[in-house]
Amino acid sequence: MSVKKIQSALISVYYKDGLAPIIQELHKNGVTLYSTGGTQSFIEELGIPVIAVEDLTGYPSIFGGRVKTLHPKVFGGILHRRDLASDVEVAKQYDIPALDLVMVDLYPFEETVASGASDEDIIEKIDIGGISLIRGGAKNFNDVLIVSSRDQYAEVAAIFAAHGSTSTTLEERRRFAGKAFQVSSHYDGAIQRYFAGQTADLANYTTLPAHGLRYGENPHQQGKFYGDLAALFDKLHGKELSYNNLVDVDACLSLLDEFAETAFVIIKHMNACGVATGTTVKEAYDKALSCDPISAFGGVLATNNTVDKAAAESINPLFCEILIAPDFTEEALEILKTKKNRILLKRNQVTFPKVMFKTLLNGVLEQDKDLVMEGVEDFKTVTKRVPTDEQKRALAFALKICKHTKSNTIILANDGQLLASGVGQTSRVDALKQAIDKAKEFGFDLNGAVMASDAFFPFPDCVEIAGNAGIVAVTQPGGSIKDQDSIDYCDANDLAMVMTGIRHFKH
Ligand SMILES: NC(=O)c1ncn([C@@H]2O[C@H](COP(=O)(O)O)[C@@H](O)[C@H]2O)c1NC=O
Repeated sequence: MSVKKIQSALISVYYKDGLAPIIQELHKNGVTLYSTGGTQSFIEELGIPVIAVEDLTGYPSIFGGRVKTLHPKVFGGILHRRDLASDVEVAKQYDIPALDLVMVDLYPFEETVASGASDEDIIEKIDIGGISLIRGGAKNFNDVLIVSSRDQYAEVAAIFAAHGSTSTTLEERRRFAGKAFQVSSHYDGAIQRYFAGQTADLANYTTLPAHGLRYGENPHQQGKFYGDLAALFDKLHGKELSYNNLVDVDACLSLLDEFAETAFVIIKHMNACGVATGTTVKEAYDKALSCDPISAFGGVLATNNTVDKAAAESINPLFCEILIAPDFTEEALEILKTKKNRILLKRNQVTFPKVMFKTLLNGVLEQDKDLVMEGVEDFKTVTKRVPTDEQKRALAFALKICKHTKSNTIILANDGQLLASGVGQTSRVDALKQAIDKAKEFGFDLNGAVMASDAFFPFPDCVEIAGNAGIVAVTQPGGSIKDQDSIDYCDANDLAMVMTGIRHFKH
């Protein structure tokens, strides 16, 4: 274990907080300090001697600070190999001092973008010298300790304390080099996304903020989320979001976002077990809950309107994991916060990526998200009976839920309320039978209700079973070579059917 004592350091940090103790420690250990403008003033104010980097390079900071450390005397000091005689000779020839520690805190690029600053200001916050110092220090970890963010000060202080001096081992320097390249790749990733006009780079997802989760889908699996949860939600109450919570939150918001009118969605294990629209959040919630109050237990809930006192009083008796809304009144929060663990999230408007990824086999699948949502105007009536306007609205409502439910799926609904669904079944007939059984179980009369199917009917069996249960109108994409058999059954039994031409599989 080769322990190296730091003799000299270059300090150039944007934010100066937390810097003083480490500077004092370096000074106490006789380390020669070099520094840039603002950092130099900070160190001088501590009463500690410091050499201006200008005095080392013989150049002032020029072009508004665009060039201040970019000089062979600085980079030679960092990069020359102390164990290579020819490098040491060249350093001596050009009077280049060895720099054993490089401490940098980069210009806050992401923060500047997030603040809504002008393009000009954002471009000026692309750190050039700092990122080069980081890469230089990291490359020569054999001789140099690179501290690439102010988040790392505490760890450095602990290492110095363990050694009893400002010394490091090769393993420690190598570890910090790894962190440095993580910092630089994250930084460059943010710049790349800014130029691409993207908020997130999913293909390089490890450059996104990482959230450690208690565990993955099960306690014996580790889990992490890469993404900006802080931008998406203000957490008003409750415990930390888990892996399964995040999966259900995504399912919940994806479905909710199909609705422009006041809507309420209840999700269990990625599928909707309650969906309704209403003139108030309370009305939408009450209707959504009545769909399947048993499944709603422990569910993830979301609405697209402010949760007020009346809605909160209705929701409060239900044990639910999460409630998401664009806002909550004070009275509503008072009621809802009485359950200690219930997570209350105030949702901010954030644009979601338009692509999705899935790892499988020895690779990754990428596809566009299913962003097509056909409405009444896209319906092509294929039966003699034309659905009424109310039935058309009910069919459009059912299709929204169908699109976000695991295949094979059948959705039974009326205009503004999910009545029952069959989810994730290996046959569409099974999905329909499941839906009919559930509707009966929760006391819904299916006479006059409508049915949506995620994919075409290969046989007329589904329309026959649905018609016998009281369903009066059906939507499906069409496209089976036996479409006509289903149409004939509908015509013979006075059912209406519309085709959309769009399939919504969800595996
Ligand atoms: N231009 C350069 O040569 C340069 N060298 C270091 N910096 C950055 O300047 C900042 C510190 O500046 P100051 O010490 O003047 O407050 C740090 O964020 C550091 O990453 C530079 N700035 C931008 O590239």
